[in-house]
Amino acid sequence: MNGPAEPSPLGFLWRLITYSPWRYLLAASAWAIFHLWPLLPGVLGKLLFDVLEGRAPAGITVWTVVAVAVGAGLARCVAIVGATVAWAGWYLRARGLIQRNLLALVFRKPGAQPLPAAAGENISTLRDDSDAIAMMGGWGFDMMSGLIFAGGGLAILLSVDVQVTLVVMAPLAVVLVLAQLARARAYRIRVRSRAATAQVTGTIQEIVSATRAIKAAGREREVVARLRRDNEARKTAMIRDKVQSLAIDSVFNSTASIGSGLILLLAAGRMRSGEFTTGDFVLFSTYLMQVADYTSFMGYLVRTYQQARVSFVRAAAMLPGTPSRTLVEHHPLHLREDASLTTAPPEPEPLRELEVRSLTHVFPGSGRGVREASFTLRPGTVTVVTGSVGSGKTTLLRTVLGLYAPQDGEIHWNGERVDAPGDFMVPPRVAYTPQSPALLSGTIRENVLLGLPDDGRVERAAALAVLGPDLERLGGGLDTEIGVRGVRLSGGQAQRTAAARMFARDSALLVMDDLSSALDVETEQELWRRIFATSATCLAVSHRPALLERADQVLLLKDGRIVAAGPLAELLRTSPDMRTHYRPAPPTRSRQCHV
Ligand SMILES: Nc1ncnc2c1ncn2[C@@H]1O[C@H](COP(=O)(O)OP(=O)(O)OP(=O)(O)O)[C@@H](O)[C@H]1O
Repeated sequence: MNGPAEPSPLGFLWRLITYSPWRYLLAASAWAIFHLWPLLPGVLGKLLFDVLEGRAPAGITVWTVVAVAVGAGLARCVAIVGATVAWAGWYLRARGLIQRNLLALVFRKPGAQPLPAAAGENISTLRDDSDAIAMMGGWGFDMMSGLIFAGGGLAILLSVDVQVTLVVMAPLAVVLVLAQLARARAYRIRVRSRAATAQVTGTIQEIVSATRAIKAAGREREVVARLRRDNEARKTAMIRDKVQSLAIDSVFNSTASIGSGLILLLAAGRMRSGEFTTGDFVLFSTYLMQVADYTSFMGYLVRTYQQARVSFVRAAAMLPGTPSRTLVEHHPLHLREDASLTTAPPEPEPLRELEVRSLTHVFPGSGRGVREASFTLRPGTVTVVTGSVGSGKTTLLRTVLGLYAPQDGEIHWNGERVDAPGDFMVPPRVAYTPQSPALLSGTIRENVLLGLPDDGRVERAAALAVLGPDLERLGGGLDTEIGVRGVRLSGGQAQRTAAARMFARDSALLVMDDLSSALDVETEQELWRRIFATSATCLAVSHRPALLERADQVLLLKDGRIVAAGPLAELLRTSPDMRTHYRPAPPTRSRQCHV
């Protein structure tokens, strides 16, 4: 058994309805009045002609009919206002709940694990699919009202003339068969148009993130051509989707109209033979139009339901391994007040010892990663992780930080076992600078603070990260706008901005992945000198000989395993792998980095 069965889209809809049931009920009742109102004109029309022909029950006059018509019209106006307000309230909450749940799941994923789809597709799911799912709520009460309307209309028509009424049903039956036939195709076409939209969003996102690389390679033309191609594909898919929608609607409309024509012929014949009164004719001709409207409405419902199904599948695909009912789990939305922080940052805590025991993370796709890594960090020491390309250095760091879920092994912080490293190894315990730092559009100050109070820490962190001379050159100092993803910064400036972000977190342990790879020798030398002057505990990936020499402990990784651990001098004596790996710095004084 794979756990409890997943609910159908209707099951999801029920969970959404019960999220804000009173709003839904109010909207549904008000829309029901709106949809059922058309039943009245037919009855009133018949009554009016009965009054004029002297066939009406005693006490009913033209004024009675007028008064009921005006009263019902006013009630309908009130219903429309109430329905709109209640529906908007329910719909915004339903859509907000889906978006909140999707985002919560995305944030709960171990940080370094990508979502299965491209970023553009995820954005489109968050934006469009949540909308389509919430819209299905309206489908629910439209459907109900439609059925009540059809039932009510049918009962009235049957009471007037059974034979003619049966002919009314013929176009409906045809419509239902057509609706079934259209379902699978409507689904496929909607899947394609959604995928094409996601592709365009993804391409735009890639272009924005790689602007510098595109310009450097002089590939603007090719990139624009690619965007054009994606847009063309989207245009075709969207037109197909639209044409299909219109085709379904028009098939439903014309089927109903043919049926309506047949009924008119039949009713006209019976009028001549005297079986039909003028009032009956008014009643029938009014309902014919409404039944025709209702049948075309069926087409709209079929389409909306299929579109919502596609959206459910896409939203669930964003969260592999998570039950899809999590999408509609009830949580507060804080629409009117600020949401309080769910988890307060931990209290600052000095590091006495970090012990990593047999830590393993292997990527299912490649079978690569790190296996059974064990080491200990003591306060104020520098540990350098080194090894050839692809040996697992980044994976080791990220598994210690919980950005990759450990598959085996343990982490102990000051003697206490860490059960959820992703939640625990955060500032002010641990701060991290990744190999490719993620900068955001905004100023350097905003990028360093990322929500922390601006209490002078940026200036301190920027000085520690040796950003001073760059800030002068950039013109705006810490308030320089760095562009989308920091495109206006050089590689080295971006690295040091990310380092400043790490320093601003005042953390007990600093974890750095190839921090100085884009720095010139003098800047790198100064950066490390300042870091070591803080007596922070450091865990750093590096190949730089000067840093390896300075390290209290070197961990040499080979094919995902730590094959040697200890001070460099000792490893050079005892480890053939270290001797092969280590390339001392060239003796030229100007190239050497003393740290
Ligand atoms: N998401 C992933 N899925 C599958 N395999 C991966 C993934 N990420 C990394 N790997 C593989 O795991 C191995 C270790 O990767 P890792 O990035 O840790 O190496 P590294 O030593 O940091 O390399 P570099 O020196 O290039 O930064 C590599 O063989 C890499 O191809």
